[in-house]
Amino acid sequence: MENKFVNSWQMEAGKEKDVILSSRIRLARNLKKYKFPNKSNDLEKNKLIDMLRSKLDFLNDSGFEFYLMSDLDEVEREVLHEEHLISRGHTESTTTKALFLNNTNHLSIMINEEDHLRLQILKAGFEFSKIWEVIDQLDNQLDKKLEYAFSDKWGYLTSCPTNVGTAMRASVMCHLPALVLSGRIDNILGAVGKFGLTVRGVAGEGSSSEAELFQISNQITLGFNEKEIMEKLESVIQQIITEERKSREYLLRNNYIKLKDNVARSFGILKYAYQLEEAEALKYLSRIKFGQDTNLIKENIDQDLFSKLLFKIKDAHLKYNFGNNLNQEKLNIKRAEVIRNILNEE
Ligand SMILES: Nc1ncnc2c1ncn2[C@@H]1O[C@H](COP(=O)(O)OP(=O)(O)OP(=O)(O)O)[C@@H](O)[C@H]1O
Repeated sequence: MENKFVNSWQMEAGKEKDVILSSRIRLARNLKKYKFPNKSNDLEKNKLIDMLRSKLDFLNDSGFEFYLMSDLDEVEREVLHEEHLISRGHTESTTTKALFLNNTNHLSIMINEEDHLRLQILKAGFEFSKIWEVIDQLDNQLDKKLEYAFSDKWGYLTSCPTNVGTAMRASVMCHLPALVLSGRIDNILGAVGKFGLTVRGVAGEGSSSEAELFQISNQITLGFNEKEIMEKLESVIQQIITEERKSREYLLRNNYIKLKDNVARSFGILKYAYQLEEAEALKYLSRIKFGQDTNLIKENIDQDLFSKLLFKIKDAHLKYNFGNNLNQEKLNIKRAEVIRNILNEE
């Protein structure tokens, strides 16, 4: 069954993809004359949705589909979340939330999340300038149709004061297995705060890391413009890429057999296991990606295996593809089967 919510953005090519899985920019926008979502009631929120749906109908001609979150079933909402196209919060209290989604350009606009509008764009690899152009253009189109809450002194006004100013979060999802294995990760990531950046888990604020993936984004939104914030982020990320690659070389020189053993065992487990929990599968897939990026794996495995399976083996994707009624045990069995089938095809 084709899943219209499966975007596949992570499978595309992108710069520095051995370390930077993806780049994201999101802009928070609110409207003058409407109470902010943390102050408005359900009726007011729904009126805002109706107004936006009609004022922004031109989006339908540029590849966007409109969805009321309450019209989607739980699995569809979870799939969107697993694809990083909507936040966890947007899967909940769905009667007051809506979404514009453009699968081709990997753009989404969440309505009534923390702010009236949250525009976001995703792209595989390390690619801020490209995605900034696209989201900036979308923002300008919306600005022409709507009256944004904007102060000459403070910039864009947002529900949470930490976003006031540019109201932009630019982030990368980094794959840092060598920094984890060499024990340098806490030092390196601990230092990013000094540059006005923050480290988050895979599913955003409050989540933990999985598959040795870490999200790094700007903490500061005030006092700098968008380009300056992205330049700062890019220069720190460039250094993290260099450190990760140095650690890879160091580990290969000094711990070759141990690493090869670790990667080969991960491959063996994924190739032959009959039951896999999500976290376990992601951990081994991460090691296979590491093995491929460092040429430790000689087997002929699809170079994009990690990107291809990263979302596909998650619970909601499995339920969407193989049946809503799968319980946890059956999900674990299905997950192992999906991976086994791919690895044994090679
Ligand atoms: N570079 C990235 N690649 C893929 N997904 C990302 C990336 N950065 C963030 N995400 C996803 O975006 C979602 C929201 O992340 P997060 O909570 O950090 O930001 P936010 O909601 O925009 O910010 P705020 O805390 O200011 O409301 C999460 O699901 C997270 O996984």
